Amino acid sequence: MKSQADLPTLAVSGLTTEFPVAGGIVRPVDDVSFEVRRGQIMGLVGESGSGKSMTAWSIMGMVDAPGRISAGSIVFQGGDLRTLDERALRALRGDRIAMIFQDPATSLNPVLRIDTQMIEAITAHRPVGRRAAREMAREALARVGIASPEERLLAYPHQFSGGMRQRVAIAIAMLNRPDLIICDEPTTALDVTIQSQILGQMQALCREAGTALVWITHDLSVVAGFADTVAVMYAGRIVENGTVERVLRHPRHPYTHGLIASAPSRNPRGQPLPQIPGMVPALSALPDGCTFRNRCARATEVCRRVPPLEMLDGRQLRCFHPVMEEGA
Ligand SMILES: Nc1ncnc2c1ncn2[C@@H]1O[C@H](COP(=O)(O)OP(=O)(O)OP(=O)(O)O)[C@@H](O)[C@H]1O
Repeated sequence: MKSQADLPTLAVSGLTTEFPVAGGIVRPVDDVSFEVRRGQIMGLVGESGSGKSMTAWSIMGMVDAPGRISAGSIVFQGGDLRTLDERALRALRGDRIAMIFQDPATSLNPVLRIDTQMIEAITAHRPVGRRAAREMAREALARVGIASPEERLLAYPHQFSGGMRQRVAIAIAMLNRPDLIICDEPTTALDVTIQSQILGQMQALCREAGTALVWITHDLSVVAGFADTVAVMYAGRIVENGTVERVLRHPRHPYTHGLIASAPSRNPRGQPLPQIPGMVPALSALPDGCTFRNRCARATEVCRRVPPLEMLDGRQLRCFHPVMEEGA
């Protein structure tokens, strides 16, 4: 029998989220499965529109109607989040599960001072006095590189720059040493030095506190330097998933291969990737079968069927024609 310690912190299986659109439905998240374990960092990568954010919102139970999760399970520490009511979910969010959004305004209350928000976030979940909570808040701001944290605690969110607000949001997410943090491109607005400082902080938190981290990004260089595993997403589906070492050194999916060859960190967002012809198609205009097939030089008739996510060469892969050349 498996003990609690052997269980992944988060096991997502067959997750599918759909939205009604004129003439049918679209699935921004389509049969997505992955696991993240204690202390592990998973990078979730893909071009803009591939469904990374929607995967995060789905896990957090924050898909707005008329969107809905139509299939799958989201097992957090052994229990399926889909079976919890809104109240139970809310209790987990902000305590054992934290999310850092692309837009820090989503996480911060504009009418409350930073100290009020941080002290509340601490005292709501543990028996700590206000004075001790304030000291923890001050330390948390200092850890994300905010100068004069004592003074900054007295400020309101609008008195910070966008990048500073993002750092405050990250500090708040880390306050209660949660079991799971999902970050949606939180550092793209920050300069490179601050970004690597924050990445280092988050990595240390994961290792020390056993926090599992899902890091959503379009930047493969961040994943390469910082994550343990990487799941590559394309048009709602995970196409390749394994250790950073295997997937980034020896990509087997033609999409991963193209993504690495075109070094997206050097390309502006939303621009076509030089190594991959075309752009991610609109969800309402996806080809049937493998959704990458009309951009893929290796596609054949068989790709009109949906490739299953199967183990190949030590990683999960969804492709009928993997790139197998060594050193590729
Ligand atoms: N309310 C909605 N109705 C229909 N489709 C939607 C809705 N919200 C999002 N989508 C679609 O879901 C897809 C996935 O979007 P998502 O924001 O998850 O992608 P992403 O990979 O996070 O991109 P980015 O890096 O730009 O944030 C997009 O094609 C988007 O148009």
